[in-house]
Amino acid sequence: MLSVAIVGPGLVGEALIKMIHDYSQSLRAITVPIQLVAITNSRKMIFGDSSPINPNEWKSIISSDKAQPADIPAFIKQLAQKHVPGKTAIIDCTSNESIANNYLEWLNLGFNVITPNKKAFSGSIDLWNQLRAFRTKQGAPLILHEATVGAGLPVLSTLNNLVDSGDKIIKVEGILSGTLSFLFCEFSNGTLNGKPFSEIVKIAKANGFTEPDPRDDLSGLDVARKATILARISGANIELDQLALENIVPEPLRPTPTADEFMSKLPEFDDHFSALNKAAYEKGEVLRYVASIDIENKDYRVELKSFPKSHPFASLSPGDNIISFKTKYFPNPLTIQGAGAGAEVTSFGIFCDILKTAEVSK
Ligand SMILES: NC(=O)C1=CN([C@@H]2O[C@H](COP(=O)(O)OP(=O)(O)OC[C@H]3O[C@@H](n4cnc5c(N)ncnc54)[C@H](OP(=O)(O)O)[C@@H]3O)[C@@H](O)[C@H]2O)C=CC1
Ligand SMILES: N[C@@H](CC=O)C(=O)O
Ligand code: NA
Repeated sequence: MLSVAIVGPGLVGEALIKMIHDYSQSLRAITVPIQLVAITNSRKMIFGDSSPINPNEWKSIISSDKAQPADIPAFIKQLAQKHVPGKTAIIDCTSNESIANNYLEWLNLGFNVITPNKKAFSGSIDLWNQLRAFRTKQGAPLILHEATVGAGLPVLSTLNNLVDSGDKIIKVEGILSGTLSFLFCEFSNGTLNGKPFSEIVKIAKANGFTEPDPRDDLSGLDVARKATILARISGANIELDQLALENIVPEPLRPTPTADEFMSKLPEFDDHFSALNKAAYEKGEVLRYVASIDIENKDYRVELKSFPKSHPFASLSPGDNIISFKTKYFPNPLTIQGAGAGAEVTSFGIFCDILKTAEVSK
């Protein structure tokens, strides 16, 4: 039985709770059982007592007087008192850096750690190396983060398999942001008659594609974080700031203090984005925000480029990611494509990591 504790039952975390519930009704759950034992958001935390938390009731419990004030050290302490760490997975569904800074401590206590949060893996190379070392320690807990790149698409498991099998990664490239894929596929879909850019950003947010703060998407930082993770797994020990990053947020909008103010000022820049779109259109091309991780030539960049309509990036469906690995084994690149953001596909990626952990800790 794997016990699961969720930190951050937001958009993705809530979809994950539903998935755990759906799984508990399946036949597979009889041989590989998973139970939900604790949840904390930034305000309150709850624990299952003698029985697991009923995934249909967590919202009413967390807003009842059964909930305790949220406190991460106390959350971990109670978890360790009630459950065997090696048979427990802590799932960080926040985008919070200070939560991510706890992973080493949690792993050292013996807990498995699973997360879609990119902050730790794109943080300092020193932290990356310490976290990565758990992969090769005999009997160590697992640290899995498939959903940090390409949401539920099997991107990291594929790349890890290539690296583990002795393949040599030459170049990784693709469209790594669901939000920017949605924006530019909708916006530059071969016509000039689409919605204004700011309207499409609002729809991407409503679809659950954006980061909690959409400025992280539009600045290119979220893509740069994913590219850093891909580069590091591919063998390049780079820091985030070693990537050339093109920030597409117009200069005057950058100092905007809050995400809400940013969203309300964005329509003032619709003409700026229309002009970029028109310039590409007049060349018979479309805009796409792409990552290129050239391991062989040590060149790492994330940028807005235009592509002819015959290019595979041009025919992508809005919101999809596409990632190709050019390697010694795959000189004709191995390519993965599909939905790259959204609560369900992301929680699917997390759930696959939970299942792997449940199999190992059986
Ligand atoms: N949306 C997508 O398609 C994808 C998202 N991701 C990643 O998934 C993660 C979650 O995103 P999303 O669900 O949209 O985020 P949300 O903002 O919807 O949810 C964040 C959750 O984290 C909680 N939280 C924040 N700070 C703390 C804290 N200090 N202690 C405990 N809980 C805290 C929030 O609680 P409260 O309500 O109390 O503030 C909330 O429950 C992010 O890291 C994102 O990058 C990855 C791949 C795809
Ligand atoms: N905001 C991100 C969500 C997944 O990481 C994206 O748009 O790709
Ligand atoms: Na993935």
